[in-house]
Amino acid sequence: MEILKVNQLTKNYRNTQVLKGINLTIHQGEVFGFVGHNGAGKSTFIHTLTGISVKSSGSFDILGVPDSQIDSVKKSMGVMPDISNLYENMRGIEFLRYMGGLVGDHRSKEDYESLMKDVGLEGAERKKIKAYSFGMKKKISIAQALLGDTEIIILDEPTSGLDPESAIKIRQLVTGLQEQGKTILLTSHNLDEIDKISDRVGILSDGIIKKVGTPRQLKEGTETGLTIFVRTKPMLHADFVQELAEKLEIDVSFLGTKKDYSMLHIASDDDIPILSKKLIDSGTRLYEMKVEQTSLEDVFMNT
Ligand SMILES: Nc1ncnc2c1ncn2[C@@H]1O[C@H](COP(=O)(O)OP(=O)(O)OP(=O)(O)O)[C@@H](O)[C@H]1O
Repeated sequence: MEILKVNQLTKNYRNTQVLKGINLTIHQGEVFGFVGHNGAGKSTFIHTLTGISVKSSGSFDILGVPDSQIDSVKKSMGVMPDISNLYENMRGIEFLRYMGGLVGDHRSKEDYESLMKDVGLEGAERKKIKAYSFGMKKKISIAQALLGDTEIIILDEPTSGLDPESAIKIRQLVTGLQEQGKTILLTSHNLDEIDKISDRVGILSDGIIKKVGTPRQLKEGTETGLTIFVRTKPMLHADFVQELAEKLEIDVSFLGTKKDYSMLHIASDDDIPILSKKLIDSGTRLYEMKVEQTSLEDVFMNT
């Protein structure tokens, strides 16, 4: 079942077009990870879907309801608020009970405590939000998104600023929500995290979704071949690699550098012995050559 269907959605701020025609379908029970560089428009997209901002053109349906009637589906979406929108003078549990009341979530005190425990706020129930750390505020925002037992949960950078243990807890929480049949749209700059928990990933760039697919599809890419990491002295550079490719008549290209390694793309592992021999013959000192599976980070960097 389609939970969200977005068609040619655009959003302008004054003269700047931030979203230039987003097309996307998200299905029930999916965890969809949305990535993009700072300022790419991820939050703008979320704000447009949730009615915080008004679209410029295009359309979207949520649970089959057109965006013109967005108010009627808002109760089906749990949205993590920006931490600057929390009521700082309230105590944690008091805030959740208040916000829960607004969305008809009248659970017991024990159930609110359990929700706070789920996000890692055990022991902070009676502390005022203004005394919470940044990470604790993030956690209570996530808890707010879980109020109302909604079908769709939208989390904008839920784990940014969280310590590793807390981030793991939130990822487990997301997986648990998916097991309950919820559909989750989340953004993150942590590409390993996106890789681990998303069923599908969309890469937003230049105002459109440039790539979309399962992490595996994206990593396998449309390209065939291998990425190899080569540690040499001196380090390899683009012109040198291009020269080698022409001389050897093999399909090798320079992708960039990562720490002490040069990253190369080669068409076939049959080219590895040819390339390594030529490197040594050319006087380059070759310390290491390893084949590495493309990561989502590599896909992102090449989008
Ligand atoms: N209310 C606004 N008025 C004017 N411009 C805005 C507004 N909100 C966002 N923008 C601009 O829209 C662009 C996209 O911002 P947005 O916050 O959606 O990006 P993002 O992908 O979520 O970035 P980040 O990863 O840094 O959170 C930026 O250039 C930003 O300056």
